[in-house]
Amino acid sequence: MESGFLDSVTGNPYFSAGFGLIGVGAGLAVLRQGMQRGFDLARRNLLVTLEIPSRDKSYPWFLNWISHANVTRRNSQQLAVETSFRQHTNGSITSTFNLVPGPGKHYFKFKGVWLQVERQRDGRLMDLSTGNPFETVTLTTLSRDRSIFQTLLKDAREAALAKETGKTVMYTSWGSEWRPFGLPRKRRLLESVILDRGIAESIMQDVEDFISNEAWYNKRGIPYRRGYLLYGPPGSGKTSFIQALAGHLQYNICILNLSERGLTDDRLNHLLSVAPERSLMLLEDVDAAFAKRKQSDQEGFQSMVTFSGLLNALDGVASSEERIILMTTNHIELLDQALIRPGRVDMKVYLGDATPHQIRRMFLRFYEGKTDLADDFVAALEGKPPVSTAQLQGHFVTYKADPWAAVKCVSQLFHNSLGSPAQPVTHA
Ligand SMILES: Nc1ncnc2c1ncn2[C@@H]1O[C@H](COP(=O)(O)OP(=O)(O)OP(=O)(O)O)[C@@H](O)[C@H]1O
Repeated sequence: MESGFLDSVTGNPYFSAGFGLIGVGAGLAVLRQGMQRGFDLARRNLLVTLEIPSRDKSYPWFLNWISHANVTRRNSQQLAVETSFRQHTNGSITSTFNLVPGPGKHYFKFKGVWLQVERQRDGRLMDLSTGNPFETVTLTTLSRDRSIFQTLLKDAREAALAKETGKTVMYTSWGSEWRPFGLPRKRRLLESVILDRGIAESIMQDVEDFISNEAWYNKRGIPYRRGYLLYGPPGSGKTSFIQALAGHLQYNICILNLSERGLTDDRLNHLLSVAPERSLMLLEDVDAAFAKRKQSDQEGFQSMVTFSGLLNALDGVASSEERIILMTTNHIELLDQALIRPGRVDMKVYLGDATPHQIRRMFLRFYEGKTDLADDFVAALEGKPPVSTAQLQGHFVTYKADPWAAVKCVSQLFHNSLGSPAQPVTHA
């Protein structure tokens, strides 16, 4: 009975064809699985990958490096743009566009080795501090060439650091972290900021003394931080001096804007404790932050930093790292005494309108060797209303090629402040 059934099944052409097809299908599936395994095995043994997540420090270095590598110029069809801004000392801003490989796969050759670079965006995970999606760049190459990754990352780091050498990096807060703002700026020379006799030297000496005495502070359990307040009328060189100081010390600058939308006490505290090494913390116009606060409700002002939050953050309970804090204000009289007591502000320096000493030095900086004219210029300003060093700079820029005109038209300094434009003059 059983053999009868088998005979009828095997003898049936439809059944045999069906079994045949199943056999072929199964065979193909096994083959495909085998090939896939073989391929995976080969990939595991022959290829090596390196992941660079967007949270890692080397990520911007790599993107910057690759924007200058051939991959973006020749081999890639899918590009993305990374725009950076640069603010010049005269306040103007220029932008630079770097073309980097867009999401997807790209191939390039580095030191004779072929590499695949794949940029992937994680559509679901967001970096909460920036609002950008997380990204990963994956580099793949043959296993035997794995050492190329080290070389490439070193190259990328060196290229990034070379851009910063001799420059000052300005950081701004970005969510809960610090990010460079624009390209590193050329260092401002200390000699280019002309303060009254001895002022620059005394600040410099104090800061240098502080920097070289970490062990002294630690031994005595004193928080290792120092606060400076530069105050005085607008255009007296407060910000410029801080930039020059950073350049001289080879430090970078973190600009903390207390009025920033969404800034809270916690975030402020965190930002102060995670500031990049070798950086000066700059709080500009500290008086304005809390004065604005009062008008804020109707104007949608959204910083939520409280005054006590600021004091706590300055005291840096969480941090024993070196912290140099510089504040500027045009109105010291508006500052709460608690903010500027010793320990929070250890040195208060007044930068006022230009003194005869500064006027003379500014003149000679613009017109080298013209000592007699410098004296004439100082004399011409005697008994006149005070002028700021920024006003003087503007005047000398107007008459940059003509020191005689700068002296002759000294009265333009006062007309300018009333709004009439300075007129270049010709002289015999
Ligand atoms: N003492 C100075 N020496 C050289 N340049 C100066 C000096 N003071 C001001 N300047 C020039 O004037 C411009 C404005 O200066 P800066 O921003 O440093 O002034 P400030 O005191 O910080 O002003 P504000 O209080 O309005 O922020 C800059 O371009 C700077 O080069």
